[in-house]
Amino acid sequence: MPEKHSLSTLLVHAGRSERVTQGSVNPVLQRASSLVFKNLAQKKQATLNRAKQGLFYGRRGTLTHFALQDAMTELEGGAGCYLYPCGTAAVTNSILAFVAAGDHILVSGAAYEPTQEFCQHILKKMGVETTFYDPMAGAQVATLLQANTKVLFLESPSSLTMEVPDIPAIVAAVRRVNPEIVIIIDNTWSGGILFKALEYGIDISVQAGTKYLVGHSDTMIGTAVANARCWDQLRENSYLMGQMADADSAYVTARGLRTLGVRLQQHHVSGLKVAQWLAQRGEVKAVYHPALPSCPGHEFFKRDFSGASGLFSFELQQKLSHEQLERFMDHFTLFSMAYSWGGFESLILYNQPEEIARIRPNIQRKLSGTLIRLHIGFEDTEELIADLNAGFERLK
Ligand SMILES: Cc1ncc(COP(=O)(O)O)c(CNNC(=O)CNC(=O)c2ccccc2[N+](=O)[O-])c1O
Repeated sequence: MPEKHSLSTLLVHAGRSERVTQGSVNPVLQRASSLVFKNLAQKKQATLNRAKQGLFYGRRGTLTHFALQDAMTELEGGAGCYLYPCGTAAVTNSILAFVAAGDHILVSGAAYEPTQEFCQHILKKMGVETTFYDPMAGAQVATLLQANTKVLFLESPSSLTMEVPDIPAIVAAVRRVNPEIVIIIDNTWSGGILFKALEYGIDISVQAGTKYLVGHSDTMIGTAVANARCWDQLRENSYLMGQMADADSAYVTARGLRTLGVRLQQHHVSGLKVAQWLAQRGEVKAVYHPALPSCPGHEFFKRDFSGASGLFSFELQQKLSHEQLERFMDHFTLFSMAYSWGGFESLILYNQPEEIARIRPNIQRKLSGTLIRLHIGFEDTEELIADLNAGFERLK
């Protein structure tokens, strides 16, 4: 086990062993399907070690994948890291590894919409039942446990509406009833840094590496770091599902890790500055930034997170008409309208209250105004604020 380093040192050195770098600073870029065995003895050894970073076959990974896996395992404090082609694949295959027909799972009713749809459409036809819980229910989530409940799926903060659940209370209450349950979190917003999931009794920390790990909006990848209890089952089930990432994406993601710490620090500073400006605007009903008291679960954020990233939302006083939306959304100069987040650029998306309500039938909290989601990048915050101010001017 590598010696314990501070975060900044870890992000520079993790995943850069002599084996994977071959003398360069960065890992080698080893693209492969076939990996050649010199002789029968080597083939036998590689086969024995195929699940333990032996160079066996492309789908098991190459030195490039091993470098990223080592770095993520060290960063999130697990027993191993599996790589997937995207975040959604990491979410779905992490759940699939631990369920069978007739099982039941608990999933946050405010989780990323495609995560919920996977449960409603794919798991359902496989005979796995899902109960969506209110992320702000705290320990009461345990009352939803059934004898056949195998997985608890968390996401913090919630997608779009940004609630921060009381994870220690939920984990403690659920484990008291069912100590063997597998607890998985979508930990994408924290980058695996701002919330140390496995230190809170969670078994698997999943990330859409597409976001902060890559940090440049040009690669899609998913990661899942599991503890010793769950690693073998996650790895072998994901392998049998044919899950893997390509070497180039693994290389780019390993490179992204080197600046992850400083990038998240800047996202925190810039995001909070913009959020605080929005909080004093008359057009804004509430800002849902975990570091602000106006965000549900702010007290849990302060206790459990070491900082904020750059993604947050705000609710307008009014629900904008389509014509108003076009006037507001279509003329930003610095904010781009696009899916995904976590890169160096600032992004903006909107959702109408009824759209949010439709995908969250089990959630008490309802919105009345249009919800705007921002990802704050590295542009000058005064200029970002001026861009948003111009947007509000267009609504007058
Ligand atoms: C918390 C979290 N967890 C997993 C994923 C999926 O990652 P992936 O995009 O690499 O598969 C994401 C992807 N994030 N993407 C966005 O937030 C943009 N919106 C969407 O992707 C979205 C939302 C609702 C319905 C459909 C989509 N979509 O574009 O697929 C995520 O936010």
